[in-house]
Amino acid sequence: MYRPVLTPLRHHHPQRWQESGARLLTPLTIWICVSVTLRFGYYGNRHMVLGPSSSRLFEASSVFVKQIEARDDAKKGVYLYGFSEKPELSLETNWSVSNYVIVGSYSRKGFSLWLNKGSRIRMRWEAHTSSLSQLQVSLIKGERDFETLLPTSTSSSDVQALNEPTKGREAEYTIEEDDKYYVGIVNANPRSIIMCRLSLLFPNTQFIIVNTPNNGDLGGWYIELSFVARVLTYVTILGFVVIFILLLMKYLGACDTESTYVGEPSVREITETDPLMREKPFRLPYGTGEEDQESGSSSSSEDLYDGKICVICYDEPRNCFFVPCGHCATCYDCAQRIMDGENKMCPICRRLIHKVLNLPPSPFPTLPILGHLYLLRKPLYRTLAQISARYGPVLYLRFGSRRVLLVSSPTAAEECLAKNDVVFANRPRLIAGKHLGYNYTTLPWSSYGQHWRNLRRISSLEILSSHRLQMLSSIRADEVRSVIRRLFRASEYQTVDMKILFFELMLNVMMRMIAGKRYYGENVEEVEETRRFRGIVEESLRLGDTTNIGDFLPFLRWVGLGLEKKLMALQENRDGFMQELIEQHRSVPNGAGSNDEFAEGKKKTLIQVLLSLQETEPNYYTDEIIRGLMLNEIDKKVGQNRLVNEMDIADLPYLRCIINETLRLYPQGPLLPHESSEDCMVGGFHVPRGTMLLVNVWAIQNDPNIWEDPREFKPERFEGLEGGRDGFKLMPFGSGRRGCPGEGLAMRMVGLALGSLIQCFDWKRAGKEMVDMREGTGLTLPKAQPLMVRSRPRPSMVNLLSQIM
Ligand code: HEM
Repeated sequence: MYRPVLTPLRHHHPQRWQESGARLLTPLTIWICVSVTLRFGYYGNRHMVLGPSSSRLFEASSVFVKQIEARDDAKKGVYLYGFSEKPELSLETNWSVSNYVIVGSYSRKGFSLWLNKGSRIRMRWEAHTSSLSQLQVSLIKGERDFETLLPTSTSSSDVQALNEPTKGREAEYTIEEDDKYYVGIVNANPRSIIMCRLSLLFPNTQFIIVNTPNNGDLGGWYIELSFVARVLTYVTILGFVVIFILLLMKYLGACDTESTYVGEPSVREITETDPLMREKPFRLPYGTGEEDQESGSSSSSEDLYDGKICVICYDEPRNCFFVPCGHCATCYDCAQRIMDGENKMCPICRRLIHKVLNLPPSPFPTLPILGHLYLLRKPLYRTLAQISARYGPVLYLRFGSRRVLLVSSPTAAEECLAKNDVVFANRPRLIAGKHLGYNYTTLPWSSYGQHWRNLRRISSLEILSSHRLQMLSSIRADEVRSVIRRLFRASEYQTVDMKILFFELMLNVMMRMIAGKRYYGENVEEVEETRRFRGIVEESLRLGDTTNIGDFLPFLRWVGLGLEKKLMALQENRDGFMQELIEQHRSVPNGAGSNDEFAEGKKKTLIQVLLSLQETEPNYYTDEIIRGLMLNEIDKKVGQNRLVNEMDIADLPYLRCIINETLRLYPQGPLLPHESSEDCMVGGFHVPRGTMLLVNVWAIQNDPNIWEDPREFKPERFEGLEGGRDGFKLMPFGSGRRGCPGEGLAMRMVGLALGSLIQCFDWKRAGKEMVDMREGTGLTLPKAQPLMVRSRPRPSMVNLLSQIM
């Protein structure tokens, strides 16, 4: 006969206090953090009321406090004194700091400060970069009548200048004598008024005295002290505290899943109906319904409820949402049945349902805040391909705060890029596009709309049209010949770095088309300009490979500030460089290039074309639009050399097969980034507006269900295929209205370069090992190791080659 067995659950008693401990830990953590902040750091503003002729001493630790400012809005003449050693309170100084300074042309602004011996003062000033070279900052010891200082007269006899006027952004000085000092900003700019932010930073611990003058005003002095905290210190400490607490919780077992027994009796009956094994956790196809998780209860009916099973059929997982209440309670079929019935009510809240949203499935779990970021590894397209292989070709992911639709099958890709072409014609707004894409106004970054249409029209008609490509074909032929000449110099096998070779070839072709200039290889002049151009290209490559965490977790944007600053600096540099090229063209309209092929005006560089458009429509074709178009083209070429790594000539069908097979295995854009501008349906699922679409071209082009031996290099598989597209199975240049406009140019260039090199040279591997074909990190699928090969002129071609030398 069945006899109930009373079994003590061994962990229960300790677990109770573990639970209580864990609950206490949260307020404890907050309390510790708040106390640390209050005790040691000064964060935010402090208001004080001081009477006339009174003073107050503060001690600010330089570990926590970066900068101190006093606001005296009523301009009553409050003094702020700073010291690096604790001062006698009778010590007299006057010390003032200001934030923004407006300095007119040929004029100066300054501050008088008392600085004591041994302290160090660091000055930083920020202004628009174009103004920086016009600004000089000086630290001068002694009393001064500032207005007599001329921009160049900082070393006049009655003034002891501690330094030459400093240009740049920052200067630091050690003070050797207690005295009054003058910090002066001089604007040598003839035209504009310059707005500049000057910060004075004191690296050592500071003692500050706030003093009010005795001017008989008996009213209170409302003074605001701002302590600009060292955020990094706070975050580090907070990070340590959180890690410590988590470790403590882990040690206490508070994070164990068994803790769901909270509130149950310490003993419970084990019956014959109890499962022998613990229940398998049910996998929700996407992580939603937080409101359900919060309930934390575990009664049997709520098991079902928490188990994410449809509350109507008790069979299928819940996979849709009700609008407007947002509850996720049923499977899609049951939801449809509710919608078809008379009572269109949410089974949870009984509100009227207007619509049912059936979101695509999503891997479990979706973590709060992080979403699915925890799943991502480099290279991204491979990781995403694995996720799709496991969960399906249409997936709904969360990259931090961003909704992502991941598509990895030709049919789904077709639905996005053909059927919903217009809906997905936007690009996601990533931080890189803000800085490198002129605030999302260049062709690849701009949103779909009139501006994008205009740019696309200029690209297709003025820059990349067959007519223009034909006109500039001699440039490509010329540059390929120049490469052949370089290789031809050695009669026996020489080792060649193909990555550098193709990279330089492409950049030379592009820059000759854009500005009539070349920056690599033989006969390169204008050394400084060349050095600068190469620097820009290298930095673009470096930064192009990095991901900015702020794109997905906006509250962590400050973590990526370093990268963002680099992007901004790079953009300034690129912008300045391109503007100089434009100015050169303006001053010598027909012959700005070092080559005089454009001098007669028959052929035109891209800049010439755009400048003539500017004459007709000056408001639209601003210099900024022109710079954006120029930069955009260069960017595309930079990535292209990675794909150009083998064989033959443009009009030979087998060459086409080889190029197609290379682009299939190694698409330069392995993930096509788009964004939906409206709600739409893909694969029967609802996709909300503002969702980032990633079409995993790499996954589709390497899918074993679509391609036989997908990782094998088999050009024959494309025999009989016209062009570089095979439906949505092969689309290395994307598809739809945001597809690559440079396809024609790319195919001509690759065919020509490859064909010529094969025709003229014999090639061998550099060593015995096979060529390492692994992919490096980066969104454009670069090769991890540069392609090193050995080449020598083909004996049958030597005669011909000698003629082009
Ligand atoms: C083998 C060489 C190239 C490959 C594999 C390639 C591939 C791609 C891909 C996959 C896209 C994204 C398409 C989409 O989102 O659906 C793209 C966009 C683009 N490509 Fe290319 N490209 C190449 C060469 C070029 C060249 C030579 C240029 C210009 C001179 C160029 C200019 C552009 C531009 C401007 C866009 C953005 C178009 C838009 O957003 O409207 N590409 N390319």
